[in-house]
Formats: sequence, structure tokens, C-alpha cells
Amino acid sequence: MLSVQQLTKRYPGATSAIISDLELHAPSGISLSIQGASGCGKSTLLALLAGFEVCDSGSIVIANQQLDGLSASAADDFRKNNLGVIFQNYNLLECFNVWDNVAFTARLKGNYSAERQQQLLAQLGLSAFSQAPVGQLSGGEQQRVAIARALNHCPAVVLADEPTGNLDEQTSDVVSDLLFNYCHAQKITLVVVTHSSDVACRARQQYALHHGKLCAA
Ligand SMILES: Nc1ncnc2c1ncn2[C@@H]1O[C@H](COP(=O)(O)OP(=O)(O)OP(=O)(O)O)[C@@H](O)[C@H]1O
Repeated sequence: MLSVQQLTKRYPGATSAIISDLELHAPSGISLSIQGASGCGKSTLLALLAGFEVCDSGSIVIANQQLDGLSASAADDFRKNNLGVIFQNYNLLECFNVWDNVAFTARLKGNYSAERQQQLLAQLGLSAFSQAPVGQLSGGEQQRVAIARALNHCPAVVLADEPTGNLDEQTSDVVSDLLFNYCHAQKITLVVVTHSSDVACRARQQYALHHGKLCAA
């Protein structure tokens, strides 16, 4: 269950709130997409859901855990155990190869399985790169590594910021199918921020963010 009530966030110095009394309620295991104009606050909303940003008011409950008001270390623990995050700029660990980047979340959570990871890399077309330093990969390949890392520890919820933003149309289709099907099969709640209507329409619930609130897209 993902439940967001009256969520409000205004950045210091900004004249108005970027997220304003936002409501979002979704059962577990469902997929949601969020579209909206550039700068309307989509990444901010994901950062609030991930506990990277602190809201000014409102409440966020994910996987039975009240997120607002958590200390930084409790938010770290929550993310480690419950969340997979696909960042817009990947946030890969440059000093590690593909295998160790993908293993990172599962090792941290304590549920690392080489067999599961091998299957995931194969599904994402990354097997041939597993020993490559991530810095030597193309943007699209790095994006797929970021997706594998977000799925590898079997999180309850995956938050994905433009997960296909750097992929060509054909690869975007393949990767979107994998992400949505994988999350559906594993009963993972998937929240995808995207500018692509092709990606957005794969989600069970489709929203647009406008003036700080979500409306049906
Ligand atoms: N840490 C921050 N401090 C102050 N302002 C910020 C911060 N992060 C984002 N903003 C501002 O908040 C607004 C929303 O940014 P955000 O990245 O959430 O938009 P977005 O909808 O994800 O945009 P895009 O589609 O271009 O990625 C922008 O005007 C941005 O400059």
C-alpha cells in the first residue's frame, strides 16, 4: 500500500510550493506512471517518496512504514530494505564493475544471490558486460545497469525516474516490458516518472502532475 496525504513541499527561496496538498493512494503491487511538464516537480515527488527530501507537511506511508518524520539513518534503513530507486542520472558506483554495481543493493540488504543476479543481467542484455567498469559503458547500457541494481534485492517498491530516457525506441520497449512485467510478477509496486507516453500507458494507474497535484492522465 502506498498512501500519500496532503503532501506539501516548498524549496527554500521558492515563491510557491512545488508539491501542494498532493494525494496518492495505490494498493501494493500496482504500477503507476507520472507525467508532467519539465520542472513541474516529478523528481521532487520521487525524492520525497524515497525519503531523500523532507516534506513541509503531509504524510507518506509506504510498505506499512510512516516515512515523514524518519531520521536520516532510519530513512537509509527503510530504503535499503524496501526500495529500489532508478535515478535519472543513474548514480552508479564508478569504481565498481557492472556485477558489483548490481550486487550492491542485495549485498547491503543481505539477500544476494549470484543465480538471481545472473538471470537479471541476462534479461536486461547485460551478461556480456558483467565484468566491465561501468564508466566504459554507453548511457543506455548504464541505464540498464541502474535498473538491474534497483530490482536485484527484491524491493517492495521501485521508484523510477525516466528509466528509459537514454534508450533508443526499440531498447526502450524491451526494457519497459521487462521492468513492468518483472514488477508485476514479483508484486512490486512500481512508480515511473516519464516523458514517454509509450512508457506511461503501460502503467495500471496513469497520472499527470500539475500545479503540485496529481490528476488522472
Ligand atoms: N534541491 C532543490 N533546491 C531548490 N530547488 C529545486 C531543488 N530541486 C529541484 N528544484 C526546483 O524544483 C522544480 C522542480 O524540479 P524537478 O526536478 O522536481 O522537476 P521535474 O518535473 O522532475 O523536471 P524534469 O522533467 O525536467 O526532470 C524546478 O524548478 C527545480 O529547479
